[in-house]
Amino acid sequence: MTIPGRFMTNDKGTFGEYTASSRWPIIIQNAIDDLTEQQESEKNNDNKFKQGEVIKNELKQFRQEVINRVPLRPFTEEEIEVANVPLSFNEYLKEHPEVNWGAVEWLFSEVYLYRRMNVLFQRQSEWAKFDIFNKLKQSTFESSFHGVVELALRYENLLPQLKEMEQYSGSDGEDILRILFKEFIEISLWGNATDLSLLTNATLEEIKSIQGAKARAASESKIVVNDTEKAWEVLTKAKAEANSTNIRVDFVLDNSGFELYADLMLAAFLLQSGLATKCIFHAKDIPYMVSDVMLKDFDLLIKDLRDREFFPSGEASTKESKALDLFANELDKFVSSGKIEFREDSFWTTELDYWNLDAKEVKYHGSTLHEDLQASNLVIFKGDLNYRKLTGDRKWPRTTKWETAIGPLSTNGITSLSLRTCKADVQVGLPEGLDAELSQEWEKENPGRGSWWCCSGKWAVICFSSGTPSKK
Ligand SMILES: O=P(O)(O)OC[C@@]1(O)O[C@H](CO)[C@@H](O)[C@@H]1O
Ligand SMILES: [Mg+2]
Ligand SMILES: [Mn+2]
Repeated sequence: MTIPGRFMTNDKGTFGEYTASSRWPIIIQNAIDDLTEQQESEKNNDNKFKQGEVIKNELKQFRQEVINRVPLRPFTEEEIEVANVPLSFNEYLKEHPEVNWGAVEWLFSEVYLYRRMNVLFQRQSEWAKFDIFNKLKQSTFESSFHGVVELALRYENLLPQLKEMEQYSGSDGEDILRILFKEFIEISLWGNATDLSLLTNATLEEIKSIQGAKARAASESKIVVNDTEKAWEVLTKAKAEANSTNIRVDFVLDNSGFELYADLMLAAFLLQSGLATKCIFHAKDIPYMVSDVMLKDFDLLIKDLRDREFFPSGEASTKESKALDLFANELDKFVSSGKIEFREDSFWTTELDYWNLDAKEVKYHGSTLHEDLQASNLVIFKGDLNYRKLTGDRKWPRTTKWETAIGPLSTNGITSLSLRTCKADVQVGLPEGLDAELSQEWEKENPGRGSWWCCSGKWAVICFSSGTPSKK
């Protein structure tokens, strides 16, 4: 099959065109507003205030460039030097000198946009390490208080149940573990705690019950490709193999706040149930895509869990406060014992798609990461942007097979699982007829936008690759 081109910002009627023309100016304006607010809160620092004014004017100018659809310019030597900008961006622009904001690959231009914004802050000594999206990340996490407490209580309730599991005869215990695995996968997938049986103090029997199954069927109905079972088999097989001392699960992260919290819950469940012995989290090295996780966001999350102002769970003695403290302590223990590890790498914030997670990419850490991820039993890629990079954000027919769309990743030794809420035009792996069916459904409420059902965040896909050539 010929490899199709990537989605462009001038593809008429696409979500990418809409994002470039209307959402990016808003994102930059929000950054200007948050910068102004930050300046107000530090008015006494005159030097910082002045530097903030410089950044603000440059952001306003940059926003105008995007609106006016000027050509995308290469980074200057000074910018590359000061902000440690990977040379991949300028190499791309050398090969595509004609691109402007109104006619450029969506993936490149979106990643380039966040890099351009970051350079403006890195060039000012008082703002070099400032995360312009921090306020938004924190306020969003703060507003998810009830879901955070619900999951903490559920986790506390689950611990003795996992211990009790040992007494269940083989298959019975495994059945319950499999159900819990699927529920934690779904909580991580959706980045919220909608799953019913986990929200009540369900006993293991109730989870196994028909009612629990009905609740799960409802939440699973929006997952249009579901390879969870294949990931379950990989981990239970590793767990069963007596000599498998290490079972490593990697998370290529998406958003901070509740999504990261849900990812940590999934990791804690895997570690407590023996389905993993080590979880490695891959974070971004600069502020990126507004809400994506940086190393400091993990530290902030643990601090927030213990902060009674941030999460008003009452006195330390309330069951809610105790559950939040318990999970924060669990995370500290996992980190100090090396069971959870956090890393960052500049590869994740280059424009390179994940076909570059391969031995052939030797300039921007693609091959180093590829080498390291060989040692993982399962690499979980979270979210929509990671899915776009796995599939190259290309205009594949929507029935294209997963292993075709992810190119070298389907055979170069990385066992992967993409947990994606659908929020962009690229969509593959669908059975014949499903795209037409969902487009028709979406069209009813969104005339002329039927195909945007896969940009709405209302549906999701869970896609597995063994990373080895499929047996013919
Ligand atoms: O990776 P996430 O956080 O799931 O979603 C990120 C994202 O979907 O947001 C934009 C559309 O709203 C896209 O440009 C980008 O792919
Ligand atoms: Mg996401
Ligand atoms: Mn994201």
